[in-house]
Amino acid sequence: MTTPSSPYPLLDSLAAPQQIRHFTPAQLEQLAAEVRAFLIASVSETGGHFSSNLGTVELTVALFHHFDFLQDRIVWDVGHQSYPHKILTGRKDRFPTLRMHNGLSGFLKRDESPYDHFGAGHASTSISAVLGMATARDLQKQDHTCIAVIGDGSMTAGMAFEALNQAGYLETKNFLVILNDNDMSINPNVGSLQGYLNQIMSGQYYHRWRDRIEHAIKAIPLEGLSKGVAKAAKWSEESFKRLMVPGLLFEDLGFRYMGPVNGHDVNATSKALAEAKEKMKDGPVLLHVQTKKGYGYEPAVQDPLKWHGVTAFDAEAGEIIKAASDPTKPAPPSYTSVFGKTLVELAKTDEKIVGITAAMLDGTGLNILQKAFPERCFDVGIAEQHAVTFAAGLAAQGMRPVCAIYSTFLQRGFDQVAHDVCIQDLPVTFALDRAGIVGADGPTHHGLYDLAYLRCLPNIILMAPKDENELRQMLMTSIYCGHPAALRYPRGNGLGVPLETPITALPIGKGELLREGDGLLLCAVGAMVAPAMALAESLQEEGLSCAVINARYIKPLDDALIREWAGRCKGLVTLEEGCAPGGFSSAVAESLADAGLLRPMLRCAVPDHLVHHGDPKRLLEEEGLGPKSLFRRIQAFASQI
Ligand SMILES: Cc1ncc(C[n+]2csc(CCOP(=O)(O)OP(=O)(O)O)c2C)c(N)n1
Ligand SMILES: CC(=O)[C@@H](O)[C@H](O)COP(=O)(O)O
Ligand SMILES: [Mg+2]
Repeated sequence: MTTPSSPYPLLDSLAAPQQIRHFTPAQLEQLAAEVRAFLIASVSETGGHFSSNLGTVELTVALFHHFDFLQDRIVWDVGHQSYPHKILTGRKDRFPTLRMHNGLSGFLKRDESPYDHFGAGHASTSISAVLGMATARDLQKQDHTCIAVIGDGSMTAGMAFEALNQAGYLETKNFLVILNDNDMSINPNVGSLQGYLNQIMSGQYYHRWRDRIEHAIKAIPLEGLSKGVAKAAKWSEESFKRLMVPGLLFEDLGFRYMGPVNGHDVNATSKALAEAKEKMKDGPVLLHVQTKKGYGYEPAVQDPLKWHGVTAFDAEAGEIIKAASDPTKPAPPSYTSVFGKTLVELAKTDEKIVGITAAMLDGTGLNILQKAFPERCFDVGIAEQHAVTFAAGLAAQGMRPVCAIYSTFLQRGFDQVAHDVCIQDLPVTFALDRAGIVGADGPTHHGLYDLAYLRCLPNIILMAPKDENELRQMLMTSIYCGHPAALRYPRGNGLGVPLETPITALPIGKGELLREGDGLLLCAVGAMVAPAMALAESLQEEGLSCAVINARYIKPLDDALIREWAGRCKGLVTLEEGCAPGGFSSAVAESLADAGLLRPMLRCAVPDHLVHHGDPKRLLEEEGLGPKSLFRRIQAFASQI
């Protein structure tokens, strides 16, 4: 419905995205301007991914001008730049709920809209998924178009090239890959591919001549020429092509390369899509679109890293609104920053220590190492698998690599952890940030599975610190234990405990008894240790005496300590911020079962189901892991045994 006072008259009058197919060039421009204005106003209220979305406004509008995505298929890689797609597909009014409990997801979701053909959150899956869709289409004799939109950062992953490799070979028709090149990942993009793309960007002059020269070369009659002259002519054809044709890398992989096109000129982009539509009738096309992260909002253009993902902000002033804090009590440091600073501290006295990140330099805190020791800090791009095996190679030659990867993203490198690191017992440290429930990013990003998927591997030492001081000790322990080791810690701030210097290593496989008691044993790990101590205090007030163990190690588990105190108590409660199947509680149950000491047991962990997006505290309560629900559950358990 059009409201006369609406700042978005055209957008508000849109009953269905199919109407955009009939828009005039002026209307396309107006629609893009309104989508951008809405995006800024709305994300400034809710927070969310921001700079990437400002970069895809015109591209999205142009795509809807040419395609009907109820028939045609589109996958936005990662999905963090898909807000314009959501706005144009009937979800504008739900934006005030973005990334909130029961609200709109920050990524694409198949159950959120018929326009979301494939869910994501992790990078570099789009080309594979869309190639699968195009192949299904061909096998089912359908004729719609299949499109993957992938950023230059996401294009650095091996998986993207695995898909290009197959698509070029299959010569899949009506299959379009749009490379959305803004010369940025979250941090500046890295690697020789980015250098190559930049060369293409600067080669526009040659590109104008491309078709003419190609045509002229093709006109050279090779038939009547002697063998030597024909060979020379062929050679010069190739050389000319290499000189003149941008995107030859993609052409050599079997794609028709088109571009680069200015992705902020909606009508130029629309024209390029019209051409691509024709060309993809003969085989796969890659359209290279040049965009700017943050386009249309100057503070984000100036600092796209800061504005990649934001909390609410003052749109006028260009200032991100900070959460209110108590000026007399400074906020504790984040686990991430304690990790980054500790690594530098250790690296100062040991030049064999190196850090590796897969495109999450600031997110993991490795930016601190990069500033201090740039030659010992490696950003390998969105390439977790490679990061792990690269670390294994370093370790095999006597270095002490620390792979800093979010818990959820290490899933991508599972075989490399198993095959390249653990089976060879190589001393690689995995620093797994964002372990547990992360909040607004939702199911693709919660770090819930690491304990289960790492615990089964041979040789690995697996630990979780109860606070930021223990993180320092565990980092040192990992680096010098001589085996593969992983420590996992949560998103956000530590507890504000004092940081001991010098850092000391911990004895391997030893937990600590924090409190004695004979009613229940609360056996906790990582972020659940502090809540377990608080619970023991409250339960004591109710007359229930609880012993508390900080397990520290998930592997090797401190069997002796746990068995002893389980035996002294009437029942046992395990507490972890991870999935119940196969996690810490399974390790404890196995240990007790192996010794024939199984006790009545309450496993407080995330049950075997999806945890959606929203406020982490509320999600924890819903999963039975918040203080209120834990108190109730443990009381009920105690009353039954
Ligand atoms: C497997 C995986 N690793 C890391 C990330 C974190 N991540 C999300 S977006 C992003 C940058 C993507 O860059 P690009 O594809 O160029 O998109 P842009 O942000 O520039 O729009 C990264 C590293 C992820 N989502 N998935
Ligand atoms: C889309 C993506 O994967 C990242 O942008 C992620 O949202 C970052 O999460 P943090 O805010 O926890 O670093
Ligand atoms: Mg990019």
